[in-house]
Amino acid sequence: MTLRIPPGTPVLTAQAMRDAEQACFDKGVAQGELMERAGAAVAQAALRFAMDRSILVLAGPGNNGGDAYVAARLLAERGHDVTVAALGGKRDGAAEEMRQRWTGNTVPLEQAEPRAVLIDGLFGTGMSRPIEGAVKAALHRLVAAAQFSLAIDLPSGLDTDSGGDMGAARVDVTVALGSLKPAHLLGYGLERCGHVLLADIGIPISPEVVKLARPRLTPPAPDAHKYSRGMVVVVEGEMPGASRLAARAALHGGAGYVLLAGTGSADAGPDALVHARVDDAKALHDLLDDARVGAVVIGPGLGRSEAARAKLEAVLAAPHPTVFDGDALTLLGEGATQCFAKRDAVSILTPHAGEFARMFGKNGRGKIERTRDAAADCGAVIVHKGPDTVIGGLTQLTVANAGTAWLSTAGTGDILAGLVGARLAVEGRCGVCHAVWLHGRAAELAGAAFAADRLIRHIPQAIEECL
Ligand SMILES: NC(=O)C1=CN([C@@H]2O[C@H](COP(=O)(O)OP(=O)(O)OC[C@H]3O[C@@H](n4cnc5c(N)ncnc54)[C@H](OP(=O)(O)O)[C@@H]3O)[C@@H](O)[C@H]2O)[C@@H](O)CC1
Ligand SMILES: Nc1ncnc2c1ncn2[C@@H]1O[C@H](COP(=O)(O)OP(=O)(O)O)[C@@H](O)[C@H]1O
Ligand SMILES: [K+]
Repeated sequence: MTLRIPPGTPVLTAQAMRDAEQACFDKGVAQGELMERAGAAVAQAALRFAMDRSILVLAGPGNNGGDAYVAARLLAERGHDVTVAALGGKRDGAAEEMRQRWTGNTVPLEQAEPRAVLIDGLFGTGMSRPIEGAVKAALHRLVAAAQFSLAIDLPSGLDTDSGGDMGAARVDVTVALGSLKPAHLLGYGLERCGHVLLADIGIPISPEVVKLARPRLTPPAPDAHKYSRGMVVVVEGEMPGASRLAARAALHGGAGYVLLAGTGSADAGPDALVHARVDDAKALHDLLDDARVGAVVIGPGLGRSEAARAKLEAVLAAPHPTVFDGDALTLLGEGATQCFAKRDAVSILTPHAGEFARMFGKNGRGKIERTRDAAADCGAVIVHKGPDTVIGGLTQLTVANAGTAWLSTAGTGDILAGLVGARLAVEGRCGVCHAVWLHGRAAELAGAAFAADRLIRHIPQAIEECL
């Protein structure tokens, strides 16, 4: 049965998927049986969209192609006009069995004529190199000419573990088999997969990575007071607007008391915000000598001067859970790993792609692996932001798609930092994922073309949806 993606859905790399499949075989399930289930799920999804239109099924040389032959057979049995466009000749194992069981019309891929409905079963998790030449040209020609296109497991030409583009065409619907893969949530996959459906084909899954789910939050206890609700200190910087955004987000994110440590001037920002005058690192150190502090936020608008660096040093030395964002991360640069590894208190890092690269370098591996490894090296939680935010350093790696690209406007990261601070003070480390969900949901509620300031107003409603 194909499903919309439920909360907390596992995300498996190509190798983890193969391991899960192997565990299934070890229990006596035949490969052909899994392929029948996969093909049936694809055929069922295609039936919903195909109506009485003619169907072209692209069948590749591996098991993705095997699934394609099953789907073709089942759709033809339902009376549809189906043609298979095949790549390659004789196959191995169950895929060859399924090819032989297909008795309908078959043409070589490169000679195929477009049909109204296209099912792409060329390559799935076995993509080992970019698609090129005549195969790529045929895939793009046939997908572009179809009125509706559906990919089996993944659009052919997407790198399973990174979502990197290896020649993929964008399809309307992708039926993920057994589990989501990183490419359904990351990089180019966000656009190329179209609408993703999940087909449960009976493979038991124990996930290392999950898709972010809506959290369940609890309202304040009956005997709560402002300090027990969570006290957040936001360090004001040389660009005070950014730290004010963070502080206001913390106030609207459920913290009981938010203190902006900087000029002490209350000219701007809500009256509920407490302003403390902190002229230098020594004053900040003294202010942080307070056991009531539940979380500190430093980085939004901090600046990169020596004074900013001194404040950062004071915060690093303090025993409080801390969110490090923006300039705080840039100031640390390549020294970040060493610095966080020796810090005892909880550290949450919220880099965007540029800040992440400045701290941990760039290499060819996928976002999930890079985030996981950096978090492990730092002993920190890392929220690696973007349309495909990856959160590492908690029990499970989590991937979050915000659902709206309107978040790509200045200041939304400052708001996330404040919100993470609030949830950290209220709930501890698990609050990090909750903050990311609330941020994305608030953005959906804010609609089109919002300025970051307006996003903050929607945080309480997002929280209310989780109570
Ligand atoms: N795991 C599960 O639980 C289940 C998995 N199932 C299905 O199996 C799929 C994975 O199947 P798979 O491993 O056979 O790989 P697949 O994607 O068909 O491609 C491999 C073939 O393509 C070739 N090839 C690769 N790149 C190429 C290129 N650029 N250009 C040209 N050729 C290229 C490659 O050749 P080679 O690299 O060996 O030279 C090989 O022949 C998975 O996505 C799902 O649909 C379900 O049936 C049941 C449950
Ligand atoms: N295209 C996008 N789709 C969804 N979310 C996005 C997109 N671009 C950015 N975001 C999110 O918006 C926020 C931007 O943060 P950041 O780059 O630090 O901005 P700033 O420093 O201006 O506040 C992050 O939470 C990021 O995940
Ligand atoms: K495919």
